[in-house]
This record gives sequence, structure tokens and C-alpha cells, in this order.
Amino acid sequence: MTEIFDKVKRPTEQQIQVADYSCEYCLQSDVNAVAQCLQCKRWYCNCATKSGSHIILHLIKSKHSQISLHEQNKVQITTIECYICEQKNMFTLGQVNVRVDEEENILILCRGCLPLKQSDKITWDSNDYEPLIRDKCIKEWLLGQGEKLNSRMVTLERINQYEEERKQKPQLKFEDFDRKGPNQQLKEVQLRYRDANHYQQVFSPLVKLEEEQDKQVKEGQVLQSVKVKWDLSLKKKRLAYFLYGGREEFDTNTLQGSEMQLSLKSGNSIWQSKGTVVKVINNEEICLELHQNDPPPNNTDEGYTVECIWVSTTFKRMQIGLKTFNLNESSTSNYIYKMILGRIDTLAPPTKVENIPQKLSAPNLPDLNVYQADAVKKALKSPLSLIQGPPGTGKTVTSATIVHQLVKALEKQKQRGQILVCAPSNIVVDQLAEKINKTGVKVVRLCSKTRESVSTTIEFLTLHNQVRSLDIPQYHQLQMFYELMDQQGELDQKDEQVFIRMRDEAEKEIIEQADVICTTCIGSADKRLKDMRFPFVLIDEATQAIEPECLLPMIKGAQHVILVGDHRQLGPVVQSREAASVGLDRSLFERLVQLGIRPVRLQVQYRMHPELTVFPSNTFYEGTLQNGVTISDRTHSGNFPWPNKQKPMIFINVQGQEQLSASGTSYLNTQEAVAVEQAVYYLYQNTVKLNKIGIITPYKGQRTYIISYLQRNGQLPYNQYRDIEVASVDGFQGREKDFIIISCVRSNDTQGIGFLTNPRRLNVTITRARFGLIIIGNARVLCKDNLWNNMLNHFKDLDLLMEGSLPNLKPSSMKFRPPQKFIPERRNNTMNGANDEKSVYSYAQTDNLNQFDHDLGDFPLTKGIRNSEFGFNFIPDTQAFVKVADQNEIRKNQDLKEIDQTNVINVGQYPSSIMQIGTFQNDLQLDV
Ligand SMILES: Nc1ncnc2c1ncn2[C@@H]1O[C@H](COP(=O)(O)OP(=O)(O)OP(=O)(O)O)[C@@H](O)[C@H]1O
Repeated sequence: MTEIFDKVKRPTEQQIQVADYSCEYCLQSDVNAVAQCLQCKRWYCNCATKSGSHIILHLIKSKHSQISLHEQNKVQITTIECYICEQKNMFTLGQVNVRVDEEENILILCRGCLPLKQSDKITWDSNDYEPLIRDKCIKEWLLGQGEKLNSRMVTLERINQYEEERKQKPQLKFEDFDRKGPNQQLKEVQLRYRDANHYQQVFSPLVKLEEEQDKQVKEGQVLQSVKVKWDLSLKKKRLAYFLYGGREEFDTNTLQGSEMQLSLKSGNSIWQSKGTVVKVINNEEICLELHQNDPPPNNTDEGYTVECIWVSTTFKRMQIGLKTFNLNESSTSNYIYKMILGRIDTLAPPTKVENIPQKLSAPNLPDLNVYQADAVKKALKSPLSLIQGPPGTGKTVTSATIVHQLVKALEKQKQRGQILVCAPSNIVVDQLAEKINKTGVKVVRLCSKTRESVSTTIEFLTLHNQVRSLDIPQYHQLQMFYELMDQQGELDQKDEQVFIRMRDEAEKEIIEQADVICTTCIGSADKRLKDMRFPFVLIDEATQAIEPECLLPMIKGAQHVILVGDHRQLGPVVQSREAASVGLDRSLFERLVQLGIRPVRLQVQYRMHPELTVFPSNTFYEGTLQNGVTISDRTHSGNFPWPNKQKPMIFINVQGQEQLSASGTSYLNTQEAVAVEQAVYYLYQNTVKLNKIGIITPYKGQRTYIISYLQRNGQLPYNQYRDIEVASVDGFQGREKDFIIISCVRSNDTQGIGFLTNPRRLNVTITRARFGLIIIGNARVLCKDNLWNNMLNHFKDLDLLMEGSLPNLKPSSMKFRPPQKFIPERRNNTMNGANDEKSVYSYAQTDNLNQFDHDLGDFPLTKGIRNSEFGFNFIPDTQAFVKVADQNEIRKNQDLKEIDQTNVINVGQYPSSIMQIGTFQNDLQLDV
């Protein structure tokens, strides 16, 4: 209705009176509703839209933060700044009511000055403090909302696109941009591709977009007026230590190994040196190892500038990979080629792995459970397999066992074949390399040259360390060169040439002799592996890689591929919103699942207290997760005030107010930070070591705020808080802590809960804790989302929803609407090339004899009819039931043989989208 009304009543652009202070986007010209951005000098209005006012949207998108008002405006103020320190960042400014000489007034203060001492004349109550920006609009007393009818229509999407483009072209006017119309060139990511050329046509522009975004983000990371401490490394390299204060824009996850430039201006000359981040200490200090060894300027430790250096290697490699896949027919086997293109009905070639042993475990790893054994067996047999590992179910153990068994099988067959093992992140590659090495096979870990100085737990496996430790006469001269470099920092030009030649030879030899080469997906395109072919490829955390990244290890001749991951946890991080919106954020693993390939699911989890498993298992894994740990394995001896000691979980309802963080691009919530501090304190009081606690918050702004709040206001000595890890959800994926405290942050009337609605983010967040889980959030706001409402119901039903402050919590009287069935996100229900067919995910639980065979789940569906040709005949003489959600047991006690005779079960006749088929002991769930 509003839309139609707007279209009818709004004036044409020609009718709108334009002034030199009109809003850049919508041309609003009310002097009481427009403000000027002090950084780019353009005007924007404060008219409320659902996504925020134009001035605030502009500040957020352009990373600007200061404004002034029109001189003829009603409040008669033009400069907006903190009364005490005069700083002008709108995102940190707020208002308090004050009394000045008996008169009531409003004072503008920044968050930093709020706790400062007040004068005799002016007093305020900090509890009255409210940010100047609420729901992404400036408070109306300060800047009006204007009359909508005097402006033109603009969409948020166009504003986003414009601000993106303006980063490259600062002079660009919105009007000129808008006239050009939307960017039509992007093609959506598909389920299937005609050929590899089509594949490249779709992905190449998306990689380019991502590259541009990454460049912008990295190059925008600059620290000014930095104080540096100098040191020398053992290898006589110059080290610069400096604080970065956990600044939001520095991504701690990717900081290690990244390149930075340090510079110092004095008079007309500039000293500068590039280096690699070799250490990040307690989320606040960076150690940069400089590439050049020339001394820093004398007598100055202060006034340096630090800039991130953007490197294009990742993106270049992905582009070359796409091209290779397109042009080089032998880059993969024909079967793998077709599978990547989505032709999943291609007949699989016979397996190359013979004599698969009965006992599938590997030395120095735990004995496999039935699901893990099943996954290993399938991975060895099949030229392409997907293994889904829900949280803590032993993905790494399973992957390491597969690699071990492959090496052994190839040895037995006297077949030379090295195995390439990759993952998107360095941490995962290290963990996997360590486990594979434990099984007794020869592993080499290939790191990029820039990461060689970053220390890891598996130093002894890295190629550069293996080269250094070569103790054979042939390489004695090489070792001498290394010693010389350690003593004097570098070699002369002649020696360096000889050194490089010898090092390259040694590297080649070690790589060639290894059974297994572990590196990141991007690292697999390293020139040291250039001419090598790898028929066997395993990719761990494959659900966290974008497709062109996952492609890289496979285009080195892959014939047998194992993808391990979990498409119900967080997917790849894509920075370009535009690229993500057309599907770059979907992994190859997820696409193959959508096409109908059923992953083998690991189902026994070894991380969480069994009570912590219930909600995630029921919500994200159809109730299939079982516990490999007992309640007593996961009961902590301390006396934390859990509402129910048998169930170490709690939701503390805090009615805080969210605020935009200083960068304007994130949020913080001060009341939740107070509750987090209390929770940490009580855990500590109850014998929990601080390094066993993790604080997860989805917003970088809150992360930064919590770190500084704990250090400034915590009840424990300041430096003890360094032991606690405060990280984003993404930073915790694949990791765990004994106790996890979650600060949800979002708390507002109209803005919603943003990316908290992402089910995968929730899944990862609540599955990191081993012993106990504390969630702090505003239940009234969170329950607007169905999935959060389900979780709040779960806490409420168990009497674990509380209010107040620790240790005097009281049960909350809040009521929630009834839970709704949550169906894990699926983007497109197509299968086998026909759009009218549905995809099936089936999941099996073991029976009480542990003999359940996963093959039972392989039911190809055609046109809604499930064909049972692989099916029930594996379970002799058992009774079965078919259950449809909300309508229990429609076909109870059906004899399986009968189903077998008819050979079909018509799933189309049931009205619901969820169906369970199973025996009394075995549940087999299908989302249809
Ligand atoms: N079959 C098993 N028997 C006993 N313990 C096991 C078994 N498999 C895995 N574990 C244990 O479970 C823990 C998690 O295993 P692993 O690190 O392989 O899991 P993961 O799935 O990779 O974890 P994440 O969810 O963090 O990625 C480890 O301590 C491991 O030793």
C-alpha cells in the first residue's frame, strides 16, 4: 500500500525543488531534516526508512562519521560534538539530561567522557545516557525527519551499489550513477553448468568482485600515530611490536601471516619497511617481522603509520584455476569434471583402491565408531564422497584415517600416488597434518613463503623446516648458508643465487618423497607443486571454501575426491555482498548436496555435555546426534549458580539497548557487557580457569567493547583477562572451550536481529561449549525470529530462562509463542536435472545392535516417488512405520516386506514436508 501511495503522490524529479543542501540520494531539502557529512561535504537527510535514515546509511557505508547541521535549523546548533572532549564521531555520541544552574538541559557527550567527573554546576546520571542514533536515525529533537512527499524514491540496494562504486570514484554523483541503471553483468551461480567454459563465465566475474572488495577492506586498514617497540628475532630479523587495541576493522582471524607496511615521516623524508605479522598477542598487540634489516630511524619509537598491504595472489590463483579447468581437459578425471558441473547422474568408474581392510582405524587415533568407519569405507570406495561432520563428531580423526588407509592401500597395490590434503584455513591444515603424521605416514606441510616465519605447533612438518634439518652431505652447504643468514641476517647476491637453487632442489626432493602433502586450497596452486599431479584429494572444511577455491586442489589431476565439512554450519566468508547475493557464498559441497548427493553423516559427538546437544541435534540434525561423552565426563566440580545443576545451561534475559559501534558498521550493548563480566567472575570464583572460557559475540563492535570493558571494569586484575578469548562466531568455528558465554547484542524496537537470524550461525555458536553454556540476550527481541523463539521455548521449558544479575537470578515469567518446526535451509529443491523432482536427505540412526547400514538411506527419488531398490531389504523381518510431521504414525507397523514388494513408497501423497521412515529401533528421517 505504502509503495503504491508513494508512487502516486510523490512528485516527479522535475517537480522537486533542489537546493545545494538537498539530500544526495532522495533530494529532500528541508533545512530541519538535512545534515552535511563533514568528510565528503555532501548533504543527506534524516528521513526514517526501515533500513535507517540516509545520513546514517551514508556514514556507515562510506566509513565517515562527522556531521554538521544546516545553519537555519530549528535547534540552532550546527556543530555536533562531545561537550567535554569535542570529538565528533556520531557513532560514539549520546545525550544525557543535565541540570545547569537549576535549569533542565540536554548535553551531548561521547561514550568515553560519560563516566568522567562532573563539575559543581553540571551534573548528570550516566544511567540516563542514550546514543544520539537510534534505529539508525538521528534523534528527532536534533534533526527532524522531513516530509517524505518532497523527495524521490530510492532503494537501499541502489544506495549500497552507489556507495560501493563511489569508493573507487569519490566524485561520482548519485544522480549520474542512478541514471546508468543496475549492473546487469553478474550471472547467478547455478546448480548445473553446460561445460567448464560456462562455469568459468559465471565464477570469474564473482571472484573479480570479491577481489575488489577485499582490496578495499585491506587497504582501508590503517593505524596512525603508532608507538613501536623494537626487538631482534633469533634469526636476527628485525621485529616491531605495536598495539592495535583489538580495533574492529583488523580481522584477528586473518591477521597472522598478512603483510603490513610500517612508515615514519620526518620532515620531507619517509622511512618505510614492509613485514609479515608473525604473532598476534592477546588480541591487542601485533609483532611484525620486517623484510629488510636496515635499522629504523634513530631515537624515535613514536609517530609511525601502519598500513595493511593487499596481496592479489589468492584471487589470481582462483582465476587461473578456473581457466585451467576450462581449457585443460586432463585437469581432472572425466567423472570429477562432470560432477563439478553438476551432472550427478554420471556413472562412477570402478574404484582404484583395492583390498580395503576390515579394521579401518589408524595407529595413534581413536577406534572409529560405526559412522566414522562407514564414512572411511565409502570414501575409499567411491571416486567422490561427501562426509558431513556435525560439531565435535571427529571429522579430523575420520579424515586422518582415510588418508592413512589410502596411503597403505596404494602401498599394497605398489601404486605410487601422493595424496593432496587441503582445507581453506591454515589452522585446519595444521591440525589435520598433525593427526595424519601421528598415524605414521610421511607428511609434509607446505606453507606460503610469507607464513614461514609464523610459528605453528607442527613446525617439524613444514617444508621449510624439513629443508633446514636435512642432514645429508649433499646439503651441507645449504645448511651453512642458513647459519650464515642467522648470523648476519642476509646473504650477498652471489651466495643468495646458489642458496636459492639448492633450497629449491631440496624442497623438490622432500615434496617428491612425501606420501601426503598438506596445504591450504590456495596453497595447492603454489609453484612448488606446479608440475605435480594428485589423483587423490581430500578437502577438510570444504563447506567453508568458495567454489573457485575448492577447485584448485582438484585441478591437479583429481580422480578420487573426498570433501569433508558440514553444510549446516557456517559457509564460506564472502565480503562482496553483491557476489554473495548471487551465490558465491555457497560451497561446492552444499551444491552437490542440493543436487541430491547424500553425504555420509558422522553422528556421535565427543564435545558437549549431553544436555547441550539436545537442542542443536533436534534442530539442525533431525535428532540424530548421539553422545560419545557421558554426563559425568562433562560435569565440572565448581559451584556455578546454574538453575539446574544437571543441565549446565542458562539464558539470562537482559533488556539492554544496542548501540552502533564507533565505526558505524557494527553494534555493541553495554548492559550485556556488564552481564558477561559477572558471568566470567562467577565462573572464575567457581574454579574455572580463565583460559577455559570463551566469549562469543556476533558483532565486532561488541567484541572490542567487551575486551576493553573487562580490562577497565572487571573485578579481577586487569591482565588476567588476557587469558580469555573473545571472538566472533566465525573465529570459533571448528573450535571449543569448556565454558562459553554468548552475548547476543541485538536489542531494538524496529531494526530486527540482523545476521543472528542465520541458522548456521546459531548452530555454530551454541555448539562450542564442552561443560557449560551461558547465553545473554534480549529474549523479547530475539523471540521475533522463529528459530530463536524455538530455542527460548527450550530454555523456558527446562526452567533455564532467568532474569536479574548473578548470583541472584530469578526465573523469567516471559511467555513465547509455541515452537515451529524448523526446516534447515535449502535453496533449491531440484535433483537429477528435472525441476519437478525433489531432493532427499535421509539420515539413519544405528539400531541397538549397531548393525544399521547407511546404504539404507540411498533412495533416489523420481517425481516424488521414492524407489526402494537399495532399501529396506537390508532389515529382515522388522516392522516399520512412516511418520509425517504433525500427523504421527500414518502408516504404523507396516511390514517392510510389503513395501519391498511394491518397490515404491509414494511420498507425494503426504501433505507435510517432513517424513520419517524407520523401524522401531531405527529412525530414518527424510526432508522431502
Ligand atoms: N571414535 C572416536 N572415539 C573416541 N573419541 C573420538 C573419536 N573420534 C573423535 N574423537 C575425539 O573427539 C574429539 C573431536 O574430534 P575431531 O577433532 O576429529 O573432531 P572435529 O569434527 O574435527 O571437530 P570440529 O567440530 O571442531 O571440527 C577429539 O578429542 C577426538 O579425539
